[in-house]
Amino acid sequence: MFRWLTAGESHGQALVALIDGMPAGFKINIDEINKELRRRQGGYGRGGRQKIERDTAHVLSGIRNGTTLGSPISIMIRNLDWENWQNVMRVEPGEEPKKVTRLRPGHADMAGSLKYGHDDVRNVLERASARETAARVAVGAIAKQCLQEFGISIHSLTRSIGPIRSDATPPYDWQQIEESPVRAPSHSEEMVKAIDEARENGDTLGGIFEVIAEGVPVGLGSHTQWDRKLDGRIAQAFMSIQAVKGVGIGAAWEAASLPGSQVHDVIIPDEEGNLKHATNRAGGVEGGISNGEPIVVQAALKPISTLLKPLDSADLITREPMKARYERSDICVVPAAGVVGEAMLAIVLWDAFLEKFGGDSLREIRRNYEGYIESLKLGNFAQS
Ligand SMILES: Cc1cc2nc3c(=O)[nH]c(=O)nc-3n(C[C@H](O)[C@H](O)[C@H](O)COP(=O)(O)O)c2cc1C
Ligand SMILES: C=C(O[C@@H]1CC(C(=O)O)=C[C@@H](OP(=O)(O)O)[C@H]1O)C(=O)O
Repeated sequence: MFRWLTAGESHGQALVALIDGMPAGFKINIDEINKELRRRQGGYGRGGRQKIERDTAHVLSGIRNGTTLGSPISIMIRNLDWENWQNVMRVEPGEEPKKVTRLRPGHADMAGSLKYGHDDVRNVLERASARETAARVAVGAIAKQCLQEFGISIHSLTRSIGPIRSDATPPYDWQQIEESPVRAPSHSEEMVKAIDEARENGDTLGGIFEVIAEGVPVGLGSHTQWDRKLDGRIAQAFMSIQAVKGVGIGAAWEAASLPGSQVHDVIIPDEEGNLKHATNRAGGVEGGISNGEPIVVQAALKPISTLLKPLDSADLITREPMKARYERSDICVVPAAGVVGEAMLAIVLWDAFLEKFGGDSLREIRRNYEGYIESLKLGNFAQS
């Protein structure tokens, strides 16, 4: 069984990820993990924190000589900002911390403090912070490298920022997207302008990012039980990303207003008798099972809740009305969230891949995978 967890506060010493159930024999390139971590730190619209951090993966266990051992992998990413926050974060027994009590609407401040009985909002905001997504990206970078062994690649793009939308269609120029300040296939300049305007107005922006997995074989996930459905697992993973409020697979919302004849992807066998679809409005999943087409996921991100021009709010303890607290914040994180989305899709697909082809080593998994792919072919299929 593949499983993983993260730990760490935003201004604590470090973030940690623990991965269990990784088979042996996979080559893991740490530079590639660090490349993914740097991508997550980027994108136009990020705040001052990213000038301080230089996210780097320190692998503490489970990888030896660049290869997975089959034992648990643990990874640490230091928070360089810890140096500046030690006085706030390190509270000795008997000492009274400087408490945060002014609530920010849209963040976890109010609900988390009331739920856990904290009279200091910091005890909630530190863990609610999307700083945690750095640890997810480290896990995702490992999953990505494993999937690559089987020809599966994952990319993301920015579909919209505020009201500015890119309607670009595949094939995408991934290098151009990486070079765009907002990781968009078109309308970059307008998006940058929208972010600048939001910043000048003391405001923030959300948007939509899209994640695409190519090379996924037919058969990951299952139609047989609610928690085995691949689309359900993807939706949960994406919804768990801080500030994501909607997830769609394939044509999703557009499909809801169209007749079936204009939505479903007709099946056409290719010259070798492989079953393909003429279009991919299903986004690569039918019946909770990958159908062999690219998996396409869109996620809607609400605007960042910490505003330079704060919203009306209240004090947690006195209940006095007052403006929300502002220290520093991102303005727009759609491009960065896309990188987190890539990690989450990689993790879900790797989990489902191991479920289908699982073994204790790369060799064993490769044998299972190749045998299955061969069995699907015209002439081989349905023969006992
Ligand atoms: C990459 C990334 C960076 C974020 N940066 C900020 C930020 O600087 N300030 C902020 O208030 N929220 C930020 N958020 C969003 C909050 O973490 C999120 O809104 C909060 O945890 C409440 O959770 P919810 O929006 O999912 O309900 C960020 C989210 C992501 C994905
Ligand atoms: C630190 C990161 O994102 C943080 C996510 C975040 C939040 O509330 O989610 C609040 C901000 O924290 P700070 O107040 O320290 O600037 C962001 O910078 C990161 O992505 O690495």
